[in-house]
Amino acid sequence: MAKRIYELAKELDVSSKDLVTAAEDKGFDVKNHMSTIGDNEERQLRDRFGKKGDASAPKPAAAKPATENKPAQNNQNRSNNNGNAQRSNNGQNGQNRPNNGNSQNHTNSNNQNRSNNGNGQNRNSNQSGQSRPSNNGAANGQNRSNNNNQSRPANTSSTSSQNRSSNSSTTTTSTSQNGSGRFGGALNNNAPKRNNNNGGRGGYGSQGNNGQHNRHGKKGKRQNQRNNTPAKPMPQRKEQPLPEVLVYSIGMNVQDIAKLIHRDTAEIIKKLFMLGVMVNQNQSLDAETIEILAADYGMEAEEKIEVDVADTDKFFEEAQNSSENQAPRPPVVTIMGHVDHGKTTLLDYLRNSHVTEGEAGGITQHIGAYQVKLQDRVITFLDTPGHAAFTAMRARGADVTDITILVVAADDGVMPQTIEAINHAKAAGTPIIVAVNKIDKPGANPENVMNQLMQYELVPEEFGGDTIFVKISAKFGQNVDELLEMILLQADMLELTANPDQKAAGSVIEARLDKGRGPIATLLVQQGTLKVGDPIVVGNTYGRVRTMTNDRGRRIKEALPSTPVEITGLNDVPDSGDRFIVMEDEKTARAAGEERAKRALLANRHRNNVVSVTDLFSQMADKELKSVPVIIKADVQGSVEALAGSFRKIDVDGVKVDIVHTAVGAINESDVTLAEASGAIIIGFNVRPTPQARQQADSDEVDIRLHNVIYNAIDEIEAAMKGQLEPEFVEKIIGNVEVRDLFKVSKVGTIVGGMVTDGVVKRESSIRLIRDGVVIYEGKLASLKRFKDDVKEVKKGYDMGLTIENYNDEKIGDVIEAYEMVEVPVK
Ligand SMILES: Nc1nc2c(ncn2[C@@H]2O[C@H](COP(=O)(O)OP(=O)(O)OP(=O)(O)O)[C@@H](O)[C@H]2O)c(=O)[nH]1
Repeated sequence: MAKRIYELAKELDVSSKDLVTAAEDKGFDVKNHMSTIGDNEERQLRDRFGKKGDASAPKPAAAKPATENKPAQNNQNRSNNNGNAQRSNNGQNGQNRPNNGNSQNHTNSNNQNRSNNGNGQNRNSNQSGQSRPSNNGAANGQNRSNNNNQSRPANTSSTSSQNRSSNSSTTTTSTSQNGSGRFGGALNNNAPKRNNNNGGRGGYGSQGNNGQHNRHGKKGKRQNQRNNTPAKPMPQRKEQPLPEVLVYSIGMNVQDIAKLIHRDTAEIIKKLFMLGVMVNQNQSLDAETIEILAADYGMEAEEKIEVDVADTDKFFEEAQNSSENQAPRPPVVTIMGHVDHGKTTLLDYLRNSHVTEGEAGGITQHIGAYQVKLQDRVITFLDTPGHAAFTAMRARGADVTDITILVVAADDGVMPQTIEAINHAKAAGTPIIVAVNKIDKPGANPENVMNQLMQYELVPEEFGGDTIFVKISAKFGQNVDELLEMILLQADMLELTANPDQKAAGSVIEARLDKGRGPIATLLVQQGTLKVGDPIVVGNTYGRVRTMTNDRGRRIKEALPSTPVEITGLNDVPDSGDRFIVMEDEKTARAAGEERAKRALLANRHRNNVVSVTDLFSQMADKELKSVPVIIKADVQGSVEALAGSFRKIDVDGVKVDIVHTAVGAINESDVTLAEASGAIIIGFNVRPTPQARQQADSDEVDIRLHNVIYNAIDEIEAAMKGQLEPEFVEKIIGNVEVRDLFKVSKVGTIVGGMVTDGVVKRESSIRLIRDGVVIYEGKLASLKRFKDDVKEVKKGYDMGLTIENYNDEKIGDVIEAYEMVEVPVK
């Protein structure tokens, strides 16, 4: 049967390391103490270490639980100790023999101490020849555990002197005993420490007793020696039984394990060493090592499953995947499409025409999402049109959209952002419903739109496909009801359900900081019911839902699945796309939120510092990079994210965008200060600078760019980046010369006589000398002449003379190629 190296090492009483080396010497395929070897290999190794044994025989002691094994060893050690002690004692003092038994010794010591403590006459008893042996026993044995105040000065002082002498005179014996028994070591370590302490504490007693002790001379010493030895098993009393199961977590160190199993760290380190693992007490251990150690002690090992409260993603997934009490929920819809194709007009029309009954005329709040009603059914629209915002949300893990409405203007057809929107929706795996808009317009051609979209696998039902197309006029509301019906039909096919009876989970649509109300977040409930008072973790922040407002500005107490609500009560502003979950209590929510914030900070630092192998070269190139520092300020978090995401994606070789700061709200003086310090451009999206900020920007010459169309902002940054680029140069061949004559002139070198066969040769040209199609030399011209005159250039068809800088080896028939480096504008 295959056996692991460490098991055999244990049987053979050699270190795993030695065994691995021996196995390697023999050419066995072993890597470490965990490697397995076959019977034959085992036999060879046994031979090598001089211990024969049947390789297939059942495992000896190594496999036995340590709890059984260890006491046996201890007993052995103890009796060895005693045996040794006996020998030495016998040599020194025959009368001490009866004290060799452990139990006897303990009893004696305890009794003796009790009587000593009781009468406080240690000194006297020391003086008396009768009590000395037992008193010495007390000094070695129970003194340590009893520590009775009364008896301390006397006992400790005697212990001190006794042990000092015993240490000096019996070190060899103890050491040799310790070699085979760990208790001896422990005792010896302990004893001098205590003595030192006691000696320090009880100066008065010390003196007195030392005096006495000296008076008693060698005999007392010997007795002390003798009595020291049997007391060695003392720490055994400390040793608690090993737990049956070692419940560990990965990364525990020896100290942690020592505490769990009530053993000395030194003992564990030694054991690991014997198993071929060299560690110190603070080093983290992996699961394998901990399991081997546990097996060696005869314990079972079980990894502790830690519940990470900060892992809200896990809770979120669990909540999302719940299959209990499923009830239908409204679909969540995002509208996408090219600029000016009518997204906002459609959203506005829906917002004003299909409001929840009884709430018509209510003031519509801009909270980033709202619900419309058709007959008795509800549809949730995300009020952040555009695929950039949609993808920014998705990038943050928020897959909130069930259905995408692709708006295409019938008078304009498929445009670049239409295609991008299709790709974004496809990447998210959401079904697309096409709204062919502006059909009221005279030039409208819906059929053209349908034909164009077929190239992108959006085939209308009437052409045998499965994409729903609805021809609408968002401006006049034509066929908008039909569009809503189609959305509901699609929703039915998707069988959208959620469990309203569980704790809520969902995503952040938008978030901002309100001066008076603090952080405000629009949340979309995706699972469960969110209630006022719920303890909540939102992204890397937390809180308790203080107030909840719906899209009509009404205060509500509960929000069912697919409902967007604006909440207050968070301790910080989360990011759009962050997930939220409701926790058991506020304390847990706080712990999770704080831990998440801490981890995010660390991850951020790590991201800024880390260099992976794959991007090492680009990181090196980065050092040469120029960058365009940008500060983004926008009206809502969604726009900030969308702009930042788009800026980062701008791909202009050699130059990158450095987003220095982003925030929601007006451009203020601190933004201008930061821009000045970092040389940044401020991009304001749907926001304006405060008068003070504008003034400061003027005096500090800080560039503020204001936009309300996202693509314009991107174009502008792109242009800035191109302006930063170093011009690119490419080689342009301008002409060729055929070498026809050679004149060697001593002071000048070789003068080439030839003819320009095509293009032009210029005095400043770079040249290549080509012989039989092979480049022989590259350099510059030293002179260019026509007849006797120096000229700037010679055109095709003309004879000329030239010399090449630092080159004289031209041959007739060579071709001289003239070229220039030409600047290419950055695309
Ligand atoms: N005739 C007509 N005009 C429309 C229709 N829908 C939108 N428009 C007009 O088209 C223009 C652009 O509409 P928006 O709703 O702002 O377009 P958008 O897609 O939201 O544009 P961005 O927000 O810039 O991406 C506006 O002048 C609208 O009035 C429609 O169905 N018919």
